Amino acid sequence: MKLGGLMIQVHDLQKHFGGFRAVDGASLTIETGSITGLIGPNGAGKSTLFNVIAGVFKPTSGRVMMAGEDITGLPPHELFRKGLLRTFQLAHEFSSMTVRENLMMVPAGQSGETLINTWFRRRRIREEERALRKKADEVLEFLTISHLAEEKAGNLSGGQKKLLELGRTMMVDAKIVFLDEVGAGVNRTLLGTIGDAIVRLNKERGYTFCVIEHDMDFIGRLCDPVIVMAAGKVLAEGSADSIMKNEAVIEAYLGTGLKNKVAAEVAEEAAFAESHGAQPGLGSEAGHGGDGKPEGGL
Ligand SMILES: Nc1ncnc2c1ncn2[C@@H]1O[C@H](COP(=O)(O)OP(=O)(O)OP(=O)(O)O)[C@@H](O)[C@H]1O
Repeated sequence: MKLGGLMIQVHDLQKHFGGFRAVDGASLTIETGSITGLIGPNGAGKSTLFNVIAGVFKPTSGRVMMAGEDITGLPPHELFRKGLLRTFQLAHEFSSMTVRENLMMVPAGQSGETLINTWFRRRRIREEERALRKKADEVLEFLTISHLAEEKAGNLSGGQKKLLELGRTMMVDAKIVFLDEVGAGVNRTLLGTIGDAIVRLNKERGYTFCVIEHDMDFIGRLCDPVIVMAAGKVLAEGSADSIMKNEAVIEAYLGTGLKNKVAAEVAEEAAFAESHGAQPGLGSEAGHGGDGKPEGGL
């Protein structure tokens, strides 16, 4: 669902660590209603870009706009209030609390947070808790993990923790969510469930996503457009198919020496797929390591 309008615009962003330019003049747009993929070789600057957009790092220079408003350098809690959330590579759950409790504690400003309310306004607190519990249970049902409601979050698998992280964004009705390496260490089945949840949140609830992921099957299934970063800059943008065939992208991943070899393999795979009526792609199972990242430095 493309809603039109420009949700996030990044203009000539720079983030330096000492003399090192982790983000070196990146400009890009994340359209409202899109699931935008952000890919690139290790060290390309993807996570740093996310961190600057989400207020974790202040940029060295450049601007970040959200729906026309300058949000450059705003702290994460202010962006959170505006509906912009960034999930981290490692899900930050409270391990000794149940899954439902983890969801219920996301919305800020609950009445039970002040001492005076816990003494004198117990009814209001009880009503709020009932409403939060109902919402948490709806979120769990949407994510097909109702059976985990009473489970301690620390006992969840890596993929289930990623689903919980998505659930936490739903407790505050996020507008735009930045997902960092959602597939890292997650098995194929659960990755499929996470992908389905992302697509449904996008289509049914109007969420905009920007997704960093090394798994090209996942990117190809979910994302349009795909933005490629290399050496702190935006190298290319387009559909997953066009990106996978883009020579500059292949070169950035593999270096010039391997470029011709890979191009020949891609052409061979495409010819084979065409003769067998299948879709060609770089993201074959054989090319991936156990962590979901393609092998050979991709
Ligand atoms: N806090 C920091 N201090 C110094 N250098 C940093 C810092 N954070 C990131 N870098 C450097 O900036 C570069 C970009 O890192 P970043 O994590 O943004 O890349 P990435 O594209 O997300 O990589 P990956 O795919 O491996 O996660 C790397 O060379 C990294 O070492």
